[in-house]
Amino acid sequence: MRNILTANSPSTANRAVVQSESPTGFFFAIFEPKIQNRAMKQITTEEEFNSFVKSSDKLNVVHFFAPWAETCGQLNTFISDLAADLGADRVEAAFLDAEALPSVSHKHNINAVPTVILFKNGTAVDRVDGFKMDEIRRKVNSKLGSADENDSQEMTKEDLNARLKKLIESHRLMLFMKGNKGAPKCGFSRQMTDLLNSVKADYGTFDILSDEDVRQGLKSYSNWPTYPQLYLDGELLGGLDVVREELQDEDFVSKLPKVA
Ligand SMILES: N[C@@H](CCC(=O)N[C@@H](CS)C(=O)NCC(=O)O)C(=O)O
Repeated sequence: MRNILTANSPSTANRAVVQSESPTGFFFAIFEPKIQNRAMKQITTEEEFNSFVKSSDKLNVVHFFAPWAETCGQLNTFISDLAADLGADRVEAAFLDAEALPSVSHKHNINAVPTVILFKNGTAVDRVDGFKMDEIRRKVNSKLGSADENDSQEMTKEDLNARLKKLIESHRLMLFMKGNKGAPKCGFSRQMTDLLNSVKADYGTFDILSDEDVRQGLKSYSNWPTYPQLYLDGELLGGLDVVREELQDEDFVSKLPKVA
């Protein structure tokens, strides 16, 4: 049973997750075992958690995840890459199933996944609630004292644009929407998924309500002020009105990737 709500739900860009559909119609994700071979440890008990955060004077990054939340798979890959880049002598990263360890989650006020907490010598020194890669990078760097404010602001803009591009290109057909396929959270987004489903289009989604950086950043990146936004092969097609019109054209429909 889900006790913790998630901010959902980007893509399978890095193939860190496998997407499935639950009997209730929600989309959830299952971690591929290979993610555990990266620079990240999986914590499964409270004792492991206590020992991990107290183990050294390194910065300990703990990702509270849920196996059914697609965002968490992508974030695990990001954190593991970040930790590997910064070096095992400075940063150790781990992930734990927030619902499987309620006492730890309760103690650290985990109300949603993903949440990332930074520990030093057993003390929580900072945290990031939600799927916010740029903020995690900034806070980790700041706790390591490895970036000044200007560098980190400069990096953030570049990082955001790189991230938006990566998200847009994560699926041939990619929809930025409010909510996700199983639970659209706005009428326009619902109509868009209904239209795409009606032509059996195969598409990925990203919930812009889960990430304010993406929500605002993509508007200027693509010069399009509203959601939903649909992209084909990395190019913006448009919003609901444009796509509804385009779907009248059989040629256009035939070019869309389709579910098997
Ligand atoms: N007619 C538009 C409707 C989309 C729309 O107006 N979306 C609004 C409300 S969901 C929006 O995204 N506003 C900006 C925001 O919420 O950030 C379309 O074709 O997509």
